[in-house]
Amino acid sequence: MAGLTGHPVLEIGDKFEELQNNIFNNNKNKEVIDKAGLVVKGEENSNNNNNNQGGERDMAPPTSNSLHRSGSRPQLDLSKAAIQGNSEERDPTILLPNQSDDISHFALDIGGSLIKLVYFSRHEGQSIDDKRKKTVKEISNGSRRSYPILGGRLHFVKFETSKLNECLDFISSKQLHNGRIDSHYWNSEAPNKENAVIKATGGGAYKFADLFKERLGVSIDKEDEMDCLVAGANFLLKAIRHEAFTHMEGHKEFVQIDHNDLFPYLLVNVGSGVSMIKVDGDGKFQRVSGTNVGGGTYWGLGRLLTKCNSFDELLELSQRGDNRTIDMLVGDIYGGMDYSKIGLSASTIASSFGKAISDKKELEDHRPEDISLSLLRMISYNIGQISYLNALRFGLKRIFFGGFFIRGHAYTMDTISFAVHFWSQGQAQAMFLRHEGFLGALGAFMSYEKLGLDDLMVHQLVERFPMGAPYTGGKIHGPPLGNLNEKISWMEKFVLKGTEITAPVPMAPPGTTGLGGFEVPSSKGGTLRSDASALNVGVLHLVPTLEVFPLLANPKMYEPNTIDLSDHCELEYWFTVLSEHLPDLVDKAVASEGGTDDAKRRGDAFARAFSAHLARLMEEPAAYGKLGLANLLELREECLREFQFLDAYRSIKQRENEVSLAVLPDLLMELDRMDEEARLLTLIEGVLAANIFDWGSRACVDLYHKGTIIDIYRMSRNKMQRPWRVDDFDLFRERMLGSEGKKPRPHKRALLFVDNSGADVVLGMLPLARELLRRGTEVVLVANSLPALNDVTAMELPDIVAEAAKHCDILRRAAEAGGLLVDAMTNTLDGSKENCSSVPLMVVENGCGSPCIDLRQVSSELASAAKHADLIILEGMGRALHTNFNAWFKCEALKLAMVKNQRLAEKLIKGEIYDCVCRYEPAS
Ligand SMILES: Nc1ncnc2c1ncn2[C@@H]1O[C@H](COP(=O)(O)OP(=O)(O)O)[C@@H](O)[C@H]1O
Ligand SMILES: CC(C)(COP(=O)(O)O)[C@@H](O)C(=O)NCCC(=O)O
Ligand SMILES: [Mn+2]
Repeated sequence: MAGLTGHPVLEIGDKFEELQNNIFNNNKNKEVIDKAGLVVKGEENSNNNNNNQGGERDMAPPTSNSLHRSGSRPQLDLSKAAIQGNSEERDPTILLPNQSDDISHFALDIGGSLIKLVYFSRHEGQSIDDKRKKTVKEISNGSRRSYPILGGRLHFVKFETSKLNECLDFISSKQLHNGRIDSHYWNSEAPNKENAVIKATGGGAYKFADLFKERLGVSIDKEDEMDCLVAGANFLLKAIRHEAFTHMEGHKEFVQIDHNDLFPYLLVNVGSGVSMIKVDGDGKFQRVSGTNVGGGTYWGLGRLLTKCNSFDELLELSQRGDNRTIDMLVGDIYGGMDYSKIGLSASTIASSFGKAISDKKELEDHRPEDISLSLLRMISYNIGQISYLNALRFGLKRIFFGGFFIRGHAYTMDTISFAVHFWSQGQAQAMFLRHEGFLGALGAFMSYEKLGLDDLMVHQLVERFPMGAPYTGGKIHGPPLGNLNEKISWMEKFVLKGTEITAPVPMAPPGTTGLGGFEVPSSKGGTLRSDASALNVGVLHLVPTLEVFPLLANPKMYEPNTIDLSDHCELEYWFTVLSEHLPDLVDKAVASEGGTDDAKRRGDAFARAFSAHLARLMEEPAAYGKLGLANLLELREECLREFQFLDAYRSIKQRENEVSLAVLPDLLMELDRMDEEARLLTLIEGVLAANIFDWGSRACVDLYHKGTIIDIYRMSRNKMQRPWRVDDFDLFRERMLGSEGKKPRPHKRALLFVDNSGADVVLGMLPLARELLRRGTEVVLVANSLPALNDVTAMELPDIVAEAAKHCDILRRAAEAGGLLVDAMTNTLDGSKENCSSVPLMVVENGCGSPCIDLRQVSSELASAAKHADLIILEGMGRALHTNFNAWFKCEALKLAMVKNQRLAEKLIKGEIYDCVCRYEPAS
């Protein structure tokens, strides 16, 4: 059969068909091909284990070993993992009792109202014992840094001080107080429980020291509260990318803090009382003022006046209040007129609660809603005004507000911002911190010696928002979550209660508080979310091995996301896309775990958890920091992992790899028959065409459910006519092959960021890698550390390369030189060990587990590999379009992708779905 577009390589399509026919003529092989999935119609969804005889091994959960091999971003603590129930049964449930529980340090801030607890959980060291060991060593050239900081996670929890027992129970149940605290990693001087010391700050560190000794047997090492607040604030402002934000008239905007231009600033901590601290540097500060009218005043007075039972109830009341019924306005005094001579409008509050004097009303005659609003406004405004006056005293322009009085509450922040803006005539700026109330506790935590936390850099911290976090972190709660089953039952209860979080949430229009001048706010925000979902603070993962990708031309200006989700239409569109993809994803995930009842339950819980995240973000897009599409796609993968779906597309990937590897030799033969120029074009076409095998795209998944791989591949090849929608191929060809007889020098090292398993990597990227190798260019295949959709991982690549190398000398020699064939093919065909002098083919992990890549946080091995690279090839929508489309590099870059989403095609390249991008950029 002739090639589908007349191009010779398309015979590969015929080979597919031939393979299919041959196999179907043979019953034994039919099973293989079914498994291999040439026909892909919905076969994955079988929940019946018996249908699955041939694929048992594919479907089995990976061993703990395989997990430990991977991951610059450790996800699971598998220590003491145990099989639940009968270990003989297929796909038994694995319990991870110690997931995130290897706790080595914690610190407390015991305040007048709340106890804040920060604890650190550490992961076991992750050794790289896979086939890439040699590669990794060679690439990093033995120059890997040894980091003083340990990887792990920081968790944030709070309790009411009046319920100290809950806090003590939490500490006991998490074994926070046992002997490991100081004996574990940093401080070997206090090996036993009797000597255990915990860092604590706040008045309660003094008040409750005896109780801690009595109940937990630990001594409290008291840290100064102001020292801690400043240390905590400085750490957050330097280490967390999206920590500080402004909040004006309902609009939240994250502020990029320049580390070299942070000081001086005014820190205002609004707890029970208020402290105002002028901060000039690390450990350099002065408490310049304070006010006793603070959070305790609002909550205390509010409780007396309204009979509310909780702080949140009081805050929620304020949202339905009208303060004009109780505040005396300028208009009330001036007969409805402005006092324009001094710039006061009639609606300006002249005297908070002033109307209560002249009224004949008693307390009962006032609406609690109005009282709460008037009180909140009075206190917030007063704090803003005093803060400004202190900033003025010292010539400070920036004021950061922390403390749990703020509680992420729009109206409170708007009122404070208004006061600062109004009195400073726009000269000073109020900013808020996402970890608002945890400054002191963080500071106390940092006071442990030898922690090295101060040295952590922004790129070494990754914030994650597991569903367990709002539960343990946000809610003032009882016992902690022990294992996944508890989490699931919590999720079930959560939904049964009909909490708003899973219901479709209407988009809040911008400007929710509408606090222009002293006008009556048009709205005071929506219903206050229950504590369980209100937390804007995730778990901070400390990953010392992450680095900034060294080939970014301008790391400071780098923004990974191409699509800005602050545009509400865009946000709504992508939320819909992800929601609609959920049922299919859950099907795949459940099937990947053998379709057991446990897997179904987890699948259901995952769907609810992820929907809850979406609903939360829909309501408040900036809740978890600045939101881009890459964050959403990563959140989905993280959420799958949280519910222990470690590789939802495992069997699909395996099947597509097998099929593609079977036809690879024919493709290579066809390529070798071409001249250099035709070959280069065919190779690039091959990458673009095979990028269609993407289980993350709705359109593609529909295709797979309707047709066979061969149909899809054909359709894809048909789309390959040039010019592509973005087509810099001629430039690239010139760089590779030269013009007018001049041969350019080959690249020294190319980094190929690979994307999907199956045809994409085997028939697209590997042949391109082979071409580069043939030209004398070293090739580093850069793949995910953890699975994401059907993306190939660094762990899977050596086996794929080894299989491909069986049929190709170039790949074999290069893979040997790169140390990829240590186990698979140590000997050449004649049995002798070749001393290869060929350029190496290597594999490195990229440090992430997402379809996109944020190049500010990559694995150290990728960073090392990048140092000698002069060409980067980014492939696929996630890595080359959703992220990095606008990124500039210090070396040449080729961005290749098929656009498998109509809207993105229109927006990004003014094209159509299945259009292709081949963007070549010289070094900048
Ligand atoms: N769930 C809550 N319970 C009690 N107070 C809360 C709650 N959430 C926010 N607050 C407010 O936060 C204030 C305490 O803030 P915080 O920073 O913890 O200070 P402190 O260290 O003085 O306890 C309270 O006085 C109250 O205004
Ligand atoms: C998840 C993906 C980025 C993966 O694409 P890839 O990087 O594999 O080319 C892409 O499939 C995607 O953007 N999907 C969501 C949009 C859609 O379903 O149309
Ligand atoms: Mn992909």
